[in-house]
Amino acid sequence: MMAALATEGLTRDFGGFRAVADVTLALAQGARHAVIGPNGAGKTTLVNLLTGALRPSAGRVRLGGEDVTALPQHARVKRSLVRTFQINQLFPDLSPEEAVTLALLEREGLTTRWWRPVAAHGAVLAEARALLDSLRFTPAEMRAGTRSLAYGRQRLLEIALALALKPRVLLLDEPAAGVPPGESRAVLEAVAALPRDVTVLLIEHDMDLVFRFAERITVLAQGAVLAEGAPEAIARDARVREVYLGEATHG
Ligand SMILES: Nc1ncnc2c1ncn2[C@@H]1O[C@H](COP(=O)(O)OP(=O)(O)OP(=O)(O)O)[C@@H](O)[C@H]1O
Repeated sequence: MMAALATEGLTRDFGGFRAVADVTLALAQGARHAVIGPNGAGKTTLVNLLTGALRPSAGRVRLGGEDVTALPQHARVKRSLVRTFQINQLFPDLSPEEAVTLALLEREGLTTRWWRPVAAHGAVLAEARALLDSLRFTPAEMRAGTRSLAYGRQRLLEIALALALKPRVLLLDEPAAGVPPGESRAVLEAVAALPRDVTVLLIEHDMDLVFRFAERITVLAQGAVLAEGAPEAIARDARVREVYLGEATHG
């Protein structure tokens, strides 16, 4: 089957330093895939290569079979590769349902009418509520000011805004960063429950969340793929324990 997202020999050098080294990955349609690795392993650089924020020194990125290596970020978003936004500073005074409605209108190219009250777009508002409901927002949370929401809910709102763009591939870069442990599980559970027409690549430090969520894990170390496999195999892998789990346990 054609991969939803794939890389071939993806490499990025910064001067003489190789931050991402010959990374080959393939995510099947509907995959729940995680990339883990110790600090400095190259995870953020990899995400930037996938989104088009950075150009590779060598190698390719394919989306649904199409070679997008030379395409800029917005062209990849148009092809339904979407990463979560850091929206916390963007719409603190809007409610989640208003923010998601605006994102849906933006997607539909209806933002020329942005000055109309959000409530005037009844069908779009209903779609926004359904999306937030699928991420387990309560009606009261949907209508609250974003700044008053718990931090875990704010991170889920970021995911809702990304989903409003109807991604085929969703990149989640540490979606639970800064979220208290009690809330972070709810964030990942909501993500795990997304429909399978969305392929999800999770970059995450929290091993507990990764093993709950991922069906396949790639471990990066010093920019290169150290191991890839099902969570149980990764958890047993001696090299992985040495570079990553050992660090998590002792560090
Ligand atoms: N713009 C840059 N210029 C020079 N070196 C860079 C640049 N970006 C990243 N690096 C280096 O590349 C390596 C990988 O960094 P990257 O941020 O991708 O790792 P990471 O796995 O995301 O780490 P962390 O978990 O700490 O965020 C690091 O050694 C970093 O210092």
